[in-house]
Amino acid sequence: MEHTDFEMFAGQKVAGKAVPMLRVSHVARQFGGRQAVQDVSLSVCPGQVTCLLGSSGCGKSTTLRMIAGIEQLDAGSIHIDGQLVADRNGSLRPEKRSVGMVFQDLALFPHMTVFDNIAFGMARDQRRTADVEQMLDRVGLRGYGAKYPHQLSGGEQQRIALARALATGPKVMLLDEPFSSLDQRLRSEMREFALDLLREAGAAVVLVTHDPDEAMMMADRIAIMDQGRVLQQGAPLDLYHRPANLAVAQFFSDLNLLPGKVSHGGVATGIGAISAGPLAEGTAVTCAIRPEHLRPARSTDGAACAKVSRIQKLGRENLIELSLPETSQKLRCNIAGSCDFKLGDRVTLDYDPATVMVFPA
Ligand SMILES: Nc1ncnc2c1ncn2[C@@H]1O[C@H](COP(=O)(O)OP(=O)(O)OP(=O)(O)O)[C@@H](O)[C@H]1O
Repeated sequence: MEHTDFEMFAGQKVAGKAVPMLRVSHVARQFGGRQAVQDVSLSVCPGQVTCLLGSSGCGKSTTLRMIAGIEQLDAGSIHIDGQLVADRNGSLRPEKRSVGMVFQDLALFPHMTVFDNIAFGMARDQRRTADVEQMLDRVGLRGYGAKYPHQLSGGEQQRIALARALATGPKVMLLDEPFSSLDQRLRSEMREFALDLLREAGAAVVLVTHDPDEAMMMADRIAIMDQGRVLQQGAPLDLYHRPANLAVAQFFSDLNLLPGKVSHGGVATGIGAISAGPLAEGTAVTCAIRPEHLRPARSTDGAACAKVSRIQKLGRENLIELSLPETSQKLRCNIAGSCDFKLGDRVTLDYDPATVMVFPA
């Protein structure tokens, strides 16, 4: 494909409002007649992190590659800092977009020293020792310049990859599953480290992940993708508490699902009547409640509604499985801290009605 430079469009500043550094509008991409990305739109402000969250093959990396300039667009447009950098007619070269990238395999050059790896992305006339040293300082690896990548731990290589991507002062940073090869402890340490570094750098960040915990921890906004489309996007807690549909709700945790039908404004379920909100009379629905929102208590007066059928004590939390007598349906509860339930205990169930989500079936 032919690469063309687009003319600059002045980014309009709106008084008192953050202006997006990255604007992705209705982009689409297909491969061999199969739509990999359809009608995806995102806006990311400087210093903000947006996570593309979704299962394998849903189009996250393709979206990221289109922003990077290494994948063509079939439709839509991408603007960085007010400048049109790609649409279906052309695409500005990756190195001219002010974009930094960190991928899962990090792609450090094994035959180059740490110093040269960091300096590689910088324009020749900007390759000053002091600037590279400063980047090493920023990622906590002062004095590592003469080492080679194979002499570094996984976490140190990760820091160098971040330093290399940030060395050119990019307006947009793209990260594709950058922490997935690290063990769990190092992963959470690196997430915090990267978040502080990226916020300090002030770039607009797009992070691809299939890990909901990572998205919840790192994102200012999450866009949940499925089959090439964005199902819903918003602040992490909004998506968690107010998912638009069952598919979005299921991304964040296991759910206890209770089928029913709206009758007199409510739904009769094995755990009691649940308000149907605005759903019409007769609508078939699925009521969903997260395991951490169910609160079982040992029944003292025989008014039990469930029986403890399995207990797994994991230290920090306990997974309790309950069996509903009438339907034999199983429900899962997560209980933090200590827990003195025994198998066969008869329990009552309490929950905040606001935590029950009701979706048309
Ligand atoms: N260059 C390509 N040629 C053909 N098909 C492709 C190409 N790149 C991606 N695809 C297909 O497009 C779809 C989306 O792929 P993509 O890599 O964007 O998904 P993803 O959500 O990032 O997945 P993962 O989490 O596994 O990396 C998949 O079905 C994939 O097989």
